[in-house]
Amino acid sequence: MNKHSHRLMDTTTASRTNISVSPISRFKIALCQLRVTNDKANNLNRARNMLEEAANKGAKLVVLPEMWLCPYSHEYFEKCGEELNTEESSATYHMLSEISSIHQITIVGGSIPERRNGQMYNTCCVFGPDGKLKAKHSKLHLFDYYEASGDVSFRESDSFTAGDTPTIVHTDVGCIGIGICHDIRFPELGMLYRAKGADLIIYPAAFNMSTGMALWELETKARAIDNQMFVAVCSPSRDSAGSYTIWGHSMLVGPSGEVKAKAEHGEEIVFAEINYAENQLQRELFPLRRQRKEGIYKFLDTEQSKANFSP
Ligand SMILES: NC(=O)CCC(=O)C(=O)O
Repeated sequence: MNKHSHRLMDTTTASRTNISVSPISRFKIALCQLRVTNDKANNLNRARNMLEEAANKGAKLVVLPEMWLCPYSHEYFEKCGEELNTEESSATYHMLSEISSIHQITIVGGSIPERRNGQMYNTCCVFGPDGKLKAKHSKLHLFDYYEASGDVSFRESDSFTAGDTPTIVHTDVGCIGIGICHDIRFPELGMLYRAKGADLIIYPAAFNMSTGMALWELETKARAIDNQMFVAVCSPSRDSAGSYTIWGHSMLVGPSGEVKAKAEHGEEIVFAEINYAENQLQRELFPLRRQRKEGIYKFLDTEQSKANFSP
């Protein structure tokens, strides 16, 4: 019996014969607000336990936070980075693949430092219930943050190279657009996911205390309202290791901007129900796509527009 043979025993005739099965439209999501320590093996083990707990409590889609394998600090990124290609090259890949197949769940695996072609990326892996890697998303917009004084207080680009491809993935629990943390500040990315048919956008994230207090909930609600769909943000807990203090408050927001479930700042799993019929209802009540004035936004892509936005 090979280590994944249980997958075959439980698969439906449809999946064995490659007939596509409609995704479910109503299910439980779990957001794992993990406490990240200085110890990579410990983080990996506790992430595994949290994923298993979430699955045992009935979640079909389980999400990990941004940078859960090591603290969100430059000195750890290189040390803890992995090549996310195969189970052999990465303990993280192996764990996510194994847990998703054992419990037959979809996992949006937060993000970890990915080593690829001599560069480092802040990368999220999505695994399906068959244990297979379905998508990888590397953070598109790196978080380089300046204090009001003009001083730099964090430069993610000192460690990471930015990804260049949006990621939309068809899963057993619907069509999911992926962004990582600072990606949430770019409404165009959410709009693109909506235009490509996403049911849900997930942002593994780690806002800090000042941006968190000011904007965490606001940005999450804004992306949900703009796009009339569910949006989930999943953070490490505030008592995570490292000098970057994290806001926490992982949450799920529904398509009219209502908070469906929200964590405090400690380690916990947030459970909530997603029903995609609510997206549809919101779109019927407020038919924004139909009301949109085609053509007048083209200016956004011009050189003149870019010049106007320059600092
Ligand atoms: N880890 C991040 O990308 C933080 C982003 C953030 O705090 C923001 O305000 O944007």
